Amino acid sequence: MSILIKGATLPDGTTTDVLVRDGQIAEVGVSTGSTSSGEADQTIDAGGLRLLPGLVDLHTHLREPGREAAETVLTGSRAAAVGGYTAVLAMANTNPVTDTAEAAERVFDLGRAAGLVDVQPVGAVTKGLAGEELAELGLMARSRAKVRVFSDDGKCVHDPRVMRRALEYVKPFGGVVSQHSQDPALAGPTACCHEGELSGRLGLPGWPGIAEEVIVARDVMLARHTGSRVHVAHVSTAGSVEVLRWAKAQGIDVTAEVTPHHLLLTTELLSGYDPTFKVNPPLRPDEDVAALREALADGTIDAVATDHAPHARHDKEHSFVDAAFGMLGLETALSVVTTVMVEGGLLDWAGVARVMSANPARIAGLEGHGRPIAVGEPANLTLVDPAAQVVVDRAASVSLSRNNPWHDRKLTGRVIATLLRGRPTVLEGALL
Ligand SMILES: NC(=O)N[C@@H](CC(=O)O)C(=O)O
Ligand SMILES: [Zn+2]
Ligand SMILES: [Zn+2]
Repeated sequence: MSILIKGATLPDGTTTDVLVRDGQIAEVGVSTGSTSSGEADQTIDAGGLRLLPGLVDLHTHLREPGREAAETVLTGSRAAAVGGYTAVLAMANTNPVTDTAEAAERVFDLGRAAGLVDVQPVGAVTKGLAGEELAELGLMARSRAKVRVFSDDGKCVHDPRVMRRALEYVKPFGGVVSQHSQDPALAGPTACCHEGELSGRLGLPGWPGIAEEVIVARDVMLARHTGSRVHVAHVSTAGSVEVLRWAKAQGIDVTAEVTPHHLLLTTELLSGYDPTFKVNPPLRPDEDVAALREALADGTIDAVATDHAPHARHDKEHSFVDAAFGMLGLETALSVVTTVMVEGGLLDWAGVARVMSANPARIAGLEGHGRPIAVGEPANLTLVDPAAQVVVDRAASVSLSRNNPWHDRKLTGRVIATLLRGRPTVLEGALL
């Protein structure tokens, strides 16, 4: 099977034809109207569109097993494909937790059966996410699922001794610990929004940026001490950015991600007490948002990761204090990044390819993803209309959940097509 992508603009700005055959990129720069186009089984007119390497999400919650009313591997894979993703890292906080080789292989197999994106399981750092005993890190790494990213996400690996051991353990096989940085003692058990002037006014228990920053600071020192690799999940404060900038300048092996929502949404949205905007870490004030954008632009933050966190109505439709933390993100991430970073003049398209594909693939050690658009590479590709204006409609989502903070928002940029190893999963913006 062959597809000719005609007249696409690559991340570097070159406009060319790209011929995809048997799952690979067969030709780049095929001259328009050449015989190759006649030979292709299918042609996609990509005039005015950007062709990117398939997007890679370092942080997705797929909810299967355990909370299939919120999302399954199949429905989450659909949302990922629509969002332009060809690979997603599935977080371990399912029920049961992904803390064994068997559990990791099960998620991996469900992903392959769905066949829309490569679902790469994240392994838990500790058994049952309890923060005490290390999970079967080595067995998960050696399993068919080849787990490389480990995280207790949803919970912080709080005990420094456990964190140190985990870092030492994953080092020999090139693993990485993705940390949900939140000191439980500083955040407090009831905190549900950013601690600041607004939390006081709304009467909501807040949690301060420092609860994140002390863990980021501790972990970069543990990374230095162990010579191992730490990844900071969903960075949300200017203080964390400062620590990361310092750590990178020292040559410490640390990487970091920011979510689309922390790049655009702020605390002000909580004034209506709508639990759709309740998320962990919480939405922060303008100053933090500005620091996160700048850090993503200058490389202090390596990647955009969605933290797609679907929740069923019975978990989300409660009073603000009682509702579950988390919001959808897979289907809208590219549009948010286009709006904030490209329209905002902070990143060009080569930059978008870097933070949404190349860097996340490298951090996760994923082969065949995040590669340059070049002959011989696997044809994991995303075609984007950079000028499309979209109004997000939560009813149109292919996710099982409706906790969509982008509902009714006008954004720029839209995914037109996604190809997984040369096979379209999305065409003309719709799932195949
Ligand atoms: N982000 C969230 O608010 N919630 C996540 C957990 C997490 O990422 O910490 C979830 O699993 O629902
Ligand atoms: Zn988290
Ligand atoms: Zn998460």
